[in-house]
Amino acid sequence: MGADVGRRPLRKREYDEDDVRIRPGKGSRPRTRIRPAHEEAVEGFVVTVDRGRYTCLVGAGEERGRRRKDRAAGRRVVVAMKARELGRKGIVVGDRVALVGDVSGRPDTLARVVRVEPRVSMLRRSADDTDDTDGIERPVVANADQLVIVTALADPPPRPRMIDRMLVAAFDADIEPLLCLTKSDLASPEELVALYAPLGVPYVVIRKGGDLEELRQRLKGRISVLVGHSGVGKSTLVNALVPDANRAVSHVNAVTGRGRHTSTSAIALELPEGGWIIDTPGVRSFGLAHVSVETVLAGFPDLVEGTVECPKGCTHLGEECALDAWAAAGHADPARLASLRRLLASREGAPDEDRPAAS
Ligand SMILES: Nc1nc2c(ncn2[C@@H]2O[C@H](COP(=O)(O)OP(=O)(O)OP(=O)(O)O)[C@@H](O)[C@H]2O)c(=O)[nH]1
Ligand SMILES: [Zn+2]
Repeated sequence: MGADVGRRPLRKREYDEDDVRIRPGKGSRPRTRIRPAHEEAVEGFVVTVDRGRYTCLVGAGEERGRRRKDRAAGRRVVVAMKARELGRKGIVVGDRVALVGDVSGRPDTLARVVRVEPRVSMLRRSADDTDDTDGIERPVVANADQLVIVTALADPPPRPRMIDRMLVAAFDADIEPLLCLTKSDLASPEELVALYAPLGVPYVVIRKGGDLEELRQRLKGRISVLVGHSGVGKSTLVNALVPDANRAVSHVNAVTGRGRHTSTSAIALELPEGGWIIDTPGVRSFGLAHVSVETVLAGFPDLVEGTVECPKGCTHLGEECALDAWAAAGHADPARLASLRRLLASREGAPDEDRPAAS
């Protein structure tokens, strides 16, 4: 009876510090003028960010009990700016925000973002990125729970170093990776799958016009970020997953005044079966300068014990590393050690310094 109450899972919002702060205790001073407005705030999901304008979907997934038609009626795209009280706090695609002001979504209206809800994850890029030229926004994404690394099996050939870097980025952001191997009509996935088997990374193999059921199942109800370099078939895939993707993108661009589909900002697209995919055009890499040896090593709990004999500050890449002896003594799988080293090494050098794998 009473136990049921305790078993109710705590919702994230109950941990929200902002909420605690605005709830006045007994005898506290009256609320400031902005508080009532905050209480009337509606929730929005940030779909794209462009030049200080945040395009948000409002009314998504609201009031499950209502009929589908009524639910759809409340859904609208609202463009907002950041309220001054948020200061320098960044707002990125995937954020859940509280909106006040004109939230009607009518043309030429502008709402205000007054709060950013706590994030469950954050995909970051650091200063060693080389591809944020041409005024391209740095697309960091909040709340993603899956990083879909889209790689063609041929034409263009796979670039394992880039895949490794994406895996490290996923690791660092605490986002589950998924290898999405495209163009299976052109080459076999065998070699690439074998390379990633020791890491236990899940994968799907697809081709244009082929069956997407397994991928759809993995995307359903989740927020997945799609990354991959030019030509791997990412647009083809997005269009297959979201039947009206082009329309959705041009609608968002029309609302933000960007006009045509410019393909530079990250954009979240809703999947028909629930969940979101976030396309990141122009993102070919993530800067990894901020990712420590420890962060990468944490993904290899089976190897951690072997590092106790390592010299202080060991990079685990040089001759002084104790992991070789540890693996040689049969304590660890050499393939796992090789994978760890590949990921550690992938952080070095320029992000785009990659050589296509021989195929
Ligand atoms: N053979 C084959 N070709 C494919 C497949 N998927 C996509 N393509 C082709 O590969 C080319 C690139 O596909 P896109 O979907 O434009 O690739 P993208 O990753 O979006 O590339 P950008 O638009 O440059 O970012 C196009 O000519 C597609 O028709 C596939 O499964 N097999
Ligand atoms: Zn070491």
